[in-house]
Order: sequence, then C-alpha cells, then structure tokens
Amino acid sequence: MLLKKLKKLKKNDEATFRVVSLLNKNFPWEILRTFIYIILTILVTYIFNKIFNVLPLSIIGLGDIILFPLWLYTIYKIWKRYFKFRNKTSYEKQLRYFLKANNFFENEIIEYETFENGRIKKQNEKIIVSSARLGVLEEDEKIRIRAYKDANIFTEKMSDLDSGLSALLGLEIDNKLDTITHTDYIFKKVKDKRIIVSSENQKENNSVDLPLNNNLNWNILKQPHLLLAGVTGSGKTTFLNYLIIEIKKMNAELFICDPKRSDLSSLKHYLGDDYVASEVNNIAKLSRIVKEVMTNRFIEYKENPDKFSYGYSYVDYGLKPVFLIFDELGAFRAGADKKVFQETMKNLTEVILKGREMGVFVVLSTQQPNSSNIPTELRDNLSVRLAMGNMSSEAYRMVFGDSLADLQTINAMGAGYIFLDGQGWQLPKYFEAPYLDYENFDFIEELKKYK
Ligand SMILES: Nc1ncnc2c1ncn2[C@@H]1O[C@H](COP(=O)(O)OP(=O)(O)OP(=O)(O)O)[C@@H](O)[C@H]1O
Repeated sequence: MLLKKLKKLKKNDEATFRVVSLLNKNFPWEILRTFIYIILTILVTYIFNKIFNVLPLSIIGLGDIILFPLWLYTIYKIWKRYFKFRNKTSYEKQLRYFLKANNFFENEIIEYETFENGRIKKQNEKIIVSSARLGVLEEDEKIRIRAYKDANIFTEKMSDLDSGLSALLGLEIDNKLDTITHTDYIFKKVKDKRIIVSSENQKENNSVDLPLNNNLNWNILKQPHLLLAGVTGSGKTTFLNYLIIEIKKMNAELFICDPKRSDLSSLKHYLGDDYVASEVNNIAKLSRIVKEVMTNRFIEYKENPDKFSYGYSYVDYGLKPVFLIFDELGAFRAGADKKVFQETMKNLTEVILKGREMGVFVVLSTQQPNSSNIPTELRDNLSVRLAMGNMSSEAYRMVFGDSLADLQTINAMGAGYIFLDGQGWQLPKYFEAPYLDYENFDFIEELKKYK
C-alpha cells in the first residue's frame, strides 16, 4: 500500500518537474504537440471544406468565413506554445549547462573496435556514465529547481547550490527546502518591491492578510502576533504607523500601550483614552481589557454549545479582529512595580498563547530584544518577527533564534530582516518596510479617516 503511494508520488513528481540530466536527452513533447495541433487544424479545414463544398480555399465562401476564427485561434495557440516552449527549453538548457560547467557528471572511457581498410582498429570514446539530476517546475510566480539526492557522489553537493543557481537564473533565492531525497530551491520571478504608502481614500480590508510588500502578506490567522525589534532611528515607529493604518482598514479594534510616552501615546487624542495608555496602571488595565475580550469571546463562542462550531475561528463567527500594540515592554518593566508587571505579562502571555482563534492579536515592539524584555517562550509564539536596521548578533539571535545565516549590513532606510512562521522559511529574509513619504503622507490625517 505504502509502496504504491510512494510510486504514485514519484510519478507525480516526475510529471510536474521536468528533469534534466546529462545521461539522456529530453524528448521534445512540446514540438510534437504543436505539430499534432497543426495537422488537426488542417484536417478539420479539409473536412469542413469538403462538407460545404467550397474548395478551393482561396475562394471566400461560407466554409472559409466559419473557418477563419479557427485559423486565428490556431495561430494564437502556436504563438503561445512557442513562447512557452522557448522558456521551457531555455531553463532546461540552462540546467544542462549548469551540470556540465560544475562537473556534475562522471565520464568513462570505453574501448571499441572498428574495421577499416581490412584491419581491426581499436578506438576510445568518452561516455557519461553518471550525472546529477535537476528538475525545473515553473509556477505562476515562482520557479522551483529540484536537486535530486540520488545517493551518488553528487548527493552532498545538491544541498549547496544556492549561489550557483542564483547566478545561473539571475534571480535571488526566495526559499530553500531540504529533504532526504532532494533540495528545492525556490526563486521568485517578481522581485520584492516595497510598498509606497500614499494617502488614499478610505479602503477596507476584509481579508486576514495585511500586506508587507508586493510578495508578502502578514496572514494574521496563520501567523498571529508580531515582534518588532530595532534600535532607535531604525524605522520602528514608521512601521508601527503603517500597521496602525492597515489595522484600521481591517475595521479592527485597536489598543495601544506606550510606556515611553512617545508619539504613539499622543494618539489618544484621536483614538480615545479608552484605547491608548501610557501610564503604568492604565497599561495594566488595557492588558486586562484585551484579555477579557478574548476570554469573553471564548465563553460566548467556544463554550456555548449553541454557537460552537468545530474548527471555527473569529472570521467564521463574523467577529472583528482586536489588536494590542505594546511599544517597549522594557520601559514598562522599568517603570512598573513587580506585581503590576507580572499581572500585565500574564495577560499578554495568555493573549499571545490563545488569542488567534478568537481574533485577538499582539504587536510587541522593543529596542532591546533581550530575554527580560521578551521572554523566549513568548518570542517563540510571535509568528512574525522583524529586526529593523542593524543589530548585534546577540540581538538577532534573540529575535530569530539560532537559524541565522550571514545577515548583511542594512543600508536602506526602514529596512531589516523578517521571519514568518509557516512559510517553510529556514532563514530570515531581507525586508524593506512600506515607505512612508512623510512630506506627502500625513499619518494623523490618514488615521482620522478611520474613526
Ligand atoms: N519605512 C520608512 N519610510 C520612510 N521613512 C522612513 C521609514 N523608516 C524610517 N524612515 C525614516 O527614518 C526616520 C526614523 O524612523 P523612525 O522614527 O520610524 O525610527 P524609530 O526606530 O522609531 O526611532 P525612535 O525609536 O527614535 O522613534 C524617520 O523620521 C524617517 O525619516
């Protein structure tokens, strides 16, 4: 049974990936298909003309008029196929070149005899006896290159083709998935582009996706809660401003805690005192309110058999999302007495652990992501993690854990690294936050639209 399933899987894989090796030449199915298509069109034309008896074709008759769209369609199809074929063959050609250029094959010299001028002559010829295999799968937005681990001398190298394949395709690697049998290298056809935020008429967002760039969304249901770290001047506040507008577009209820009393605390003039807190006791109170919203939703929808539906989330119950932005836990810890701090942490932890299903989300921001400001068990439950600007390797480790490659110096304004859970990413990625052109974008005026 299992063997059958495995065989089917392998078959499917080989059907979707076009596999290239130096051992065999791939059969040009596309050419054959196009050829068959042309023959069929000619045949239909011939039969049609016979039926309508309007031969020869050059005389415009009823049959020709009816057949004209068919021929147009055929030309269009051939044209499309040609482009598809050109792309396909070019990827296959590139991979073949890659295998040759990197010596991913083994030669053997074979001896054979020929009969020339009445004499037997011994000849030598080099033939390829083994080759690594690479597969290519073109999707709408991505190109996936699969390097097969065939338990031969190339196996080890198949997990280490990142820079080689990037150079070959001229694309940056988006993701890499390593398994026992193969490594997938995923490239995006469209490069990441940062969002340029402009003042627009009020727009609603009824989805669970909050856009981060042209290729990336924060899916709050799949990746609840966000951690934002960055030293002063790295663009944290600007990113939070962007999030605030996007959260408002989702018609969400938004609570803000700003113990540093920075710009965010002044938002109470627009959002109201019930939603923005900067004083220690008020912050503790807001954290309690948010936790209670969550608890009440659980009581109303999960514990009530009349409303409970298995697997339902807040979206299915038609509930609004609720967000709590907490800017700088560290500053709160410094200002609050132990009891208040512990109670607030308890509330936050509960929301972070259980809030997703009932649509209650937390955004934690900090300048110093150390274990006292963001306990590790909390961090691991913040599914989106962002480190803006340049941070120490210790700080990066606190944000992303141990899965760190060489993180390059950040030069762009409002840029950093991001990691999203559940995307199959193994490493954080370079990220440019949405660009807010403050000269043309008035954050407060924009916010007022969403009261
Ligand atoms: N995404 C962005 N779009 C446009 N400008 C940005 C962006 N990020 C940062 N900047 C620029 O950098 C400056 C500092 O950014 P910001 O105030 O957001 O940093 P910060 O990390 O919040 O700093 P602080 O902690 O001191 O408030 C901004 O005034 C702005 O000019």
